[in-house]
Amino acid sequence: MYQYYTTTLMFAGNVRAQDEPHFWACPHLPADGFDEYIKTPDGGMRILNYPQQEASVDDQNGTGGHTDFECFIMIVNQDDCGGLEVLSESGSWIRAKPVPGSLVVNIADCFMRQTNDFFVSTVHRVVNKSGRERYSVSLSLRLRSDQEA
Ligand SMILES: O=C(O)CCC(=O)C(=O)O
Ligand SMILES: [Fe+2]
Repeated sequence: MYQYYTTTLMFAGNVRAQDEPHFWACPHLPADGFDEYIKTPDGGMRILNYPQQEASVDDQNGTGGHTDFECFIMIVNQDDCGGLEVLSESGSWIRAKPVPGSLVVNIADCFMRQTNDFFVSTVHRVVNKSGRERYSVSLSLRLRSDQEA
């Protein structure tokens, strides 16, 4: 598990200007503008279990609508249950269907602040409608705690 965490964290930290120019590039920031902030990648990993949901969607959400706090969150692994939903600008929930071998990268609040709202943190939730237990692993990449945003 530790190796899995370390590998994923290094991968998250390496999503930098030279690797993913479109992801990091903001018109008002230099291409290497984030290097100092993620020089020593820091992150937390959660292994999440969503029990089989018996009640209605409104009565029992797996995880209610929220934004994440950190830089960005990678849903490293979600099983084939589905359930992750993202709130659209018009206020409807869009399903983020699990695609085998893919990652979901979710913009979080610190990254929104750091890019002066160029990237917007996404409201998302999990509603487990699969009739089974759901598992996911999420990793949050944080900005260095000794750097001011
Ligand atoms: O379980 C998921 O797919 C989402 C997890 C999540 O939103 C989080 O860890 O903040
Ligand atoms: Fe989240």
